[in-house]
Amino acid sequence: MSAVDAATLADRVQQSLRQVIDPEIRQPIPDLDMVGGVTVDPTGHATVGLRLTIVGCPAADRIQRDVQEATLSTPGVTAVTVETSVMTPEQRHALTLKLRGPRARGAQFGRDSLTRVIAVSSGKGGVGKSTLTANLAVALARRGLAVGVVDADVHGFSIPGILGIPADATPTRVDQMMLPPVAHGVKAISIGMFLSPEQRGQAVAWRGPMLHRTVAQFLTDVFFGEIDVLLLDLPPGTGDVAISVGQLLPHAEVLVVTTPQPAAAEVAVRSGLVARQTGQRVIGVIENMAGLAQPDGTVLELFGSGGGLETAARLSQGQPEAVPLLGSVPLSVDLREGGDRGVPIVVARPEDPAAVAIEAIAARLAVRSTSLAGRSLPVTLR
Ligand SMILES: Nc1ncnc2c1ncn2[C@@H]1O[C@H](COP(=O)(O)OP(=O)(O)OP(=O)(O)O)[C@@H](O)[C@H]1O
Repeated sequence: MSAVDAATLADRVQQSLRQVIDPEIRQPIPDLDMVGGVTVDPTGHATVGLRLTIVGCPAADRIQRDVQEATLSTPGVTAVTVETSVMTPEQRHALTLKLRGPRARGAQFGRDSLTRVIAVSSGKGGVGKSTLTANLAVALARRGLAVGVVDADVHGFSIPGILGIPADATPTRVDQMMLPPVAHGVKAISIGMFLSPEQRGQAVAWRGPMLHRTVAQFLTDVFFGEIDVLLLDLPPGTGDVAISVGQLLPHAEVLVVTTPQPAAAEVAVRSGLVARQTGQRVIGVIENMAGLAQPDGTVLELFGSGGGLETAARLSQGQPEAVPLLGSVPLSVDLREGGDRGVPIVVARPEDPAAVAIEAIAARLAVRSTSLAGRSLPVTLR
């Protein structure tokens, strides 16, 4: 092989390496300056320098394997050696600056961001808010959107479990930046990931300022990249986190989850009203745990009926635009089991009526997420 051929082959290997996507950052590794160099000797043996972001990178084995496969898939390459090293602090710093782009730290979801932020709230606990947030996130990701979830439910941080993220998973840290674990195509960060195993087993008693700082840190230091939608799982009720989110993300939209019990509507409405007081817009109500169809054709309405419509009607009062009931998700054993197993029902059993209802809600949300109508876009005046 001539020297020119070897150089051309090395270029081709570089091209092939574009197929290798960092599983946490979700960008091709050459764009992340993770490829140190490529040489090919006259026998077609390629040597690839791979720079991992940190020591003990959890994705190291997978990236090395992908690099080997991509290199060997290049016609003309007969063998490969991957020389793995770790970025220097300077290289890591340069990477974080590159990933953050021109945006200042702290402005990840500011007013000029095109990410749609949707906070999911409920009046009381146990209505299925986390289950719906996780399933909606996966359903939106399966529709091709880039989706992130922030589990800000300090008392019931259940999002990782529902998405099948191991209880001891922690975000990878690169410099000041944290890379959230990815499951079912969704980037997820949870308060539970910052607690010690002992703390996880206890009730978390945090004061307002601590909660505020933690949510603020999620929004600044966690690298979500250019995502289309960020879903926030709020704690039930109208407490400190809801108010913090209102302050930190005043342009967030709010979904209110309630059960079909008309009596539950009152507390559900209250959570919507608090969001509105902080300037957020209530975009819809989701009724969960609605009637379950029985084999004999009857419908078991364990929690009554009408709560979703009632909540939507009350939140619509005095508003220029009615707040719609976006959908009614029936009781479903498979929905609960999917959450317990870490395989959301929209993946595990998409034909289940609960999954169908969640898909329909995701479809309604996705249509609006691609529209910029009514959004204020960043404009620079010279
Ligand atoms: N439609 C449904 N059918 C059957 N079980 C459901 C349904 N929705 C949720 N569940 C189950 O109800 C329980 C409570 O759900 P989840 O944790 O999502 O509620 P939550 O509103 O987020 O509660 P909290 O905010 O108090 O943590 C879970 O076991 C979940 O699997």
